[in-house]
Amino acid sequence: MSKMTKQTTGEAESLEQWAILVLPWLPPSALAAAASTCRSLRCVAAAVNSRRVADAARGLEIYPIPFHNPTSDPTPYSYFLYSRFPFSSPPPFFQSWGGNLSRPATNPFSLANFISSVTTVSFFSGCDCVNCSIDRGCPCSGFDDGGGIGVGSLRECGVHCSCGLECVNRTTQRGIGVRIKIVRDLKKGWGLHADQVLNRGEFICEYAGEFVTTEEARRRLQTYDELASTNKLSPALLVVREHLPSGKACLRVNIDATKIGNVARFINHSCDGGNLMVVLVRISGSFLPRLCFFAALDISEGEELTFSYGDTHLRPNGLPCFCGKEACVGVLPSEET
Ligand SMILES: C[S@@+](CC[C@H](N)C(=O)[O-])C[C@H]1O[C@@H](n2cnc3c(N)ncnc32)[C@H](O)[C@@H]1O
Repeated sequence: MSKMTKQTTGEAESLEQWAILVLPWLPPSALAAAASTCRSLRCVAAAVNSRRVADAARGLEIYPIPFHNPTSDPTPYSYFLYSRFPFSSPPPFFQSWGGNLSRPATNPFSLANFISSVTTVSFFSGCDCVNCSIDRGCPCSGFDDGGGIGVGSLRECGVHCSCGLECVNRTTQRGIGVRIKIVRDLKKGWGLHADQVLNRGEFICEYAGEFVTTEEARRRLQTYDELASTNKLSPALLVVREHLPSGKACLRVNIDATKIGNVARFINHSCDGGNLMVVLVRISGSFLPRLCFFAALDISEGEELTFSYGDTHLRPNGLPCFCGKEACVGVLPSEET
């Protein structure tokens, strides 16, 4: 081998080693730009992309959550950072994804961090039962299905309780324990689907994202509405209201998964209420409730998972709804900002 060829091979190898470390940190547009520069980067970028397609959850959930695109439309999904749990403070802005790493042991936006943040009510003392359940009188447990009209509510054990993560009263705290996938539809974009049979009442996933104040939610919704109408963004800011029994007041929870969240951000709307039940979960000792999805019906493998985004406020610039249900009103519900 000539001196010149040896030098070129060495340079290509170091470029590849550098690319293996750096490319997994790039968002899709920057990754595509890097891939277009030379053959070495194109090969590394292709490997990063195939790992991304194989698992939207970046190795942070129990099972991989793959993307499937049976359509001819190559539009990618809106880029976002992955967090298994909701958070209330500004998070880091970068996350490696699609690298050659083994499954990460910890989530940068972890539940432990979340619970020990300002949202924890420190004077609360948890339960000290051995087998926690409503039947055995655990003070932390309780379920109300919301009467089939509003959101349901569930109480679970928390950080100050003597039980561990394996406790039966912590169903929503162990991450996504069922197989799901993200499938492209020509009209609705990406949507979340069951990848196994799901039984009525089974926990599917939480809606993870950033807790924002109502004022901030209104500000963001206005911007998102403008961008969504030009197809530049797929907004995922969910507003849920829990009405008090008097009906006079309500608790409003705003979670924004547009830039950081989990796969719940892919759940599409259905005018008939869909097959998911929204439940506000209160963990003992935590101030803010968490928003979780349970199967409202028995769901077959491959079926799309949907819920109702809320009451429809008919607006001249409302986005068209393609839920395809008999009850479809033709327009997606939109939050009054
Ligand atoms: C939370 S995102 C859901 C995931 C989204 N489909 C995607 O590709 O990222 C909400 C957006 O999905 C689309 N969407 C959800 N449900 C829909 C429906 N029933 N009909 C049409 N578009 C829908 C709208 O563009 C909406 O702004």
